[in-house]
Amino acid sequence: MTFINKLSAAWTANDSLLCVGLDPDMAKLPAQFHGDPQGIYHFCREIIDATADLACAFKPQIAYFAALSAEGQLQQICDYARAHYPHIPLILDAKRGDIGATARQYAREAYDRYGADAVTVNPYMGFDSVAPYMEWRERGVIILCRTSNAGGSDLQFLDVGGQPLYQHVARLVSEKWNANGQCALVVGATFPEELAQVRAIVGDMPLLVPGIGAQGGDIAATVTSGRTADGAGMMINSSRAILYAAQRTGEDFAAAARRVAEETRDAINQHR
Ligand SMILES: O=c1ccn([C@@H]2O[C@H](COP(=O)(O)O)[C@@H](O)[C@H]2O)c(=O)[nH]1
Repeated sequence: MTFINKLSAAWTANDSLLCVGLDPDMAKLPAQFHGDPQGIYHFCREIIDATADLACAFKPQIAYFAALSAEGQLQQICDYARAHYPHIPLILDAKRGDIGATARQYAREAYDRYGADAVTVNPYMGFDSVAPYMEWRERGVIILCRTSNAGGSDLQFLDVGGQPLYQHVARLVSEKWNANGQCALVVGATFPEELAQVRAIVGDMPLLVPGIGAQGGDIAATVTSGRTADGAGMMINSSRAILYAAQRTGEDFAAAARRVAEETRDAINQHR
């Protein structure tokens, strides 16, 4: 099944546009995982089990694993998610970008090693740096467009022939690069006006939208700016606000993660 078909089915099956981010930070993990050599895997596995019926995607961010030399645990987490929840798309957030020969190795890592349905990619090095990912014809390529951080404006707002660079990227991807029909774009929830601009350019192309929760993006503005006519079209990501919800309340971490994921899913659905 293609990435886009799997995503559409997950939107419907779980009535959800929520993407649960997996960003395990040792300093924030509950105490029971600290002495456990498999602690990251066990933590993420419980988060996956607690939220799988509420999510349209899972998004591990590779840096959180690589920084701890925990790529093996990331692999186990991906294997677990694919085995137990094969209908939920798995997005590897890696933001790769390199020359074609190296890009092909990054694609092998994302799609073959981790079995990801999609991977995030930086478009800055041009089409020949993105094309190798499209050799995996059914997998998704999620291209940075208008990122959620304030500093994204430093480059993404530069004028390119009368339009900001992020709009040029949106047009390039939707009109030229999306030959397989498996591309999506990253657009931050922290910039709803730009989200609406991108939606107007790309039609129904899915958008990965980080920036609600810990980054403070407004859910109502995000959904009304980025939804498609059928009330879908987005994977709205929240990581820290779900993973570490118990830090604010003292609840069991998995129960707190589930509660916040459900509240977030429902808040998103109010505006679809
Ligand atoms: O523009 C972007 C692109 C990716 N991210 C990633 O999303 C999550 C956000 O985590 P929160 O804890 O919900 O803030 C994280 O993995 C980022 O690397 C992004 O924030 N903005």
